[in-house]
Amino acid sequence: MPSILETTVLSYGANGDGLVLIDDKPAYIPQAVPGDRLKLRVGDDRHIDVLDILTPSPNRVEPVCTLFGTCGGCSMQTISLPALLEWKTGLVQHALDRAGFRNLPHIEATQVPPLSRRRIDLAFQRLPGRVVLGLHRRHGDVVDMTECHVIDPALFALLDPLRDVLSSLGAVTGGGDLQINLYTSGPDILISTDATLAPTDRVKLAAFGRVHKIPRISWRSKRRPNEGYEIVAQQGPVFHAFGAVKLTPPPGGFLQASAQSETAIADAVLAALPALNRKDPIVELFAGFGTLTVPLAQKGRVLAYEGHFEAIAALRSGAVGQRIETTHRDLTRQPLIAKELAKARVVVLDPPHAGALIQMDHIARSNVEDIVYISCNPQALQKDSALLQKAGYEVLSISVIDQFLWSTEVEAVVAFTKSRKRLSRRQT
Ligand SMILES: C[S@@+](CC[C@H](N)C(=O)[O-])C[C@H]1O[C@@H](n2cnc3c(N)ncnc32)[C@H](O)[C@@H]1O
Repeated sequence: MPSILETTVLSYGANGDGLVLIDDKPAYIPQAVPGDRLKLRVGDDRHIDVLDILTPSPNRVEPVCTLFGTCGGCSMQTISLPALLEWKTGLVQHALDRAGFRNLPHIEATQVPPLSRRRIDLAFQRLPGRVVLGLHRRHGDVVDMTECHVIDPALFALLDPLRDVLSSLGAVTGGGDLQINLYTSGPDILISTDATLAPTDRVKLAAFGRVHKIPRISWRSKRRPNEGYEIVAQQGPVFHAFGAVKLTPPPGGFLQASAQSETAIADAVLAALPALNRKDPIVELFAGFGTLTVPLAQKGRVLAYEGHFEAIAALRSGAVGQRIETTHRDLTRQPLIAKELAKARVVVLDPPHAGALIQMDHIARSNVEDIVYISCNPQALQKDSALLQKAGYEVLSISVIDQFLWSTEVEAVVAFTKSRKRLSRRQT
């Protein structure tokens, strides 16, 4: 027999659903906000329906987007942005706490504005008579992105024309993916389809690029992504500027999600460095095509390592004349060992979502005094930094950057040190 009950949402689970206790067992309710008093119907199979929000949490707000709840992009639009930032800050704090660190310093937290996202990964699907283009609904098909409060309006304006051109392509037989990076030179588009592009498809994409002033459109097989990409249409130079340094990133290159977060992350990294002479070696791991490498080179001599060949090649050719040495290296298969790390005055690492456990093990065994870790995943931060904690490092500073608004994702820049002198000046 289903039961009706009233309960209060206690907190969020890791995936942003509200946690309640039913018969002392945890259950998670999408869109519920900690502090909400809810009336629920609980089925025999423990399926839960929210019948009413009896008293909304003080942090509850109306979702800004009419696609909220359908589109898989934003799961956290029922909580105010300041409260969301506080929750994300707590995730980072909790991760470091669970890694064993005590007496954590004050956390600096910033949030990017809406409509600032300049990197999007979308999916498309051919339906009778049209193509839908957007994000997958949670565990489901593609939801047409007819509204978005996250992405840069320049990217949103391309979506309708993209639907038209995709629906005209013979290669779009079923579903596919689309990645757009808004580089300094303009939008850079990478399309993946199951079928190979026909010659007429290439003509259509070139015309699309000319009309919409897209410097480069590339294509790769969705079935064989490891075969790389081909440039289908190029109207002009492709470049991205880090200050005065201009580089030519590869299609699909890693770009920080917004210009504001790129600046906030780079500023936090620079502020976390120890005092350096311009010749001091900075070992930078997971450098991408140079978001942090270029600013770091203003402070010391950067030895940058990256596993994506084309990204590091772009950095190498764009950073000529800077104090930057580049190495293509897979840091999971061939991590830098303690002996190699000994040359570093400081190690800066910005690993992918899974973290860098293997590499971190070697860092923890090295004699490097200062480590700056850029994290996009608190769980990985916890595992990786636990190795530093065991090796005697302490947390010197923490910056949290919310660059994926209305999602559970959170970025953090954490400085670890063994230097008693630096720790004595730590802000608490
Ligand atoms: C979070 S991105 C950071 C890139 C850069 N620091 C930035 O801010 O633009 C992580 C980078 O790690 C690289 N990467 C992923 N796995 C790797 C591995 N096993 N070895 C070396 N680099 C890897 C990716 O290609 C990507 O450039």
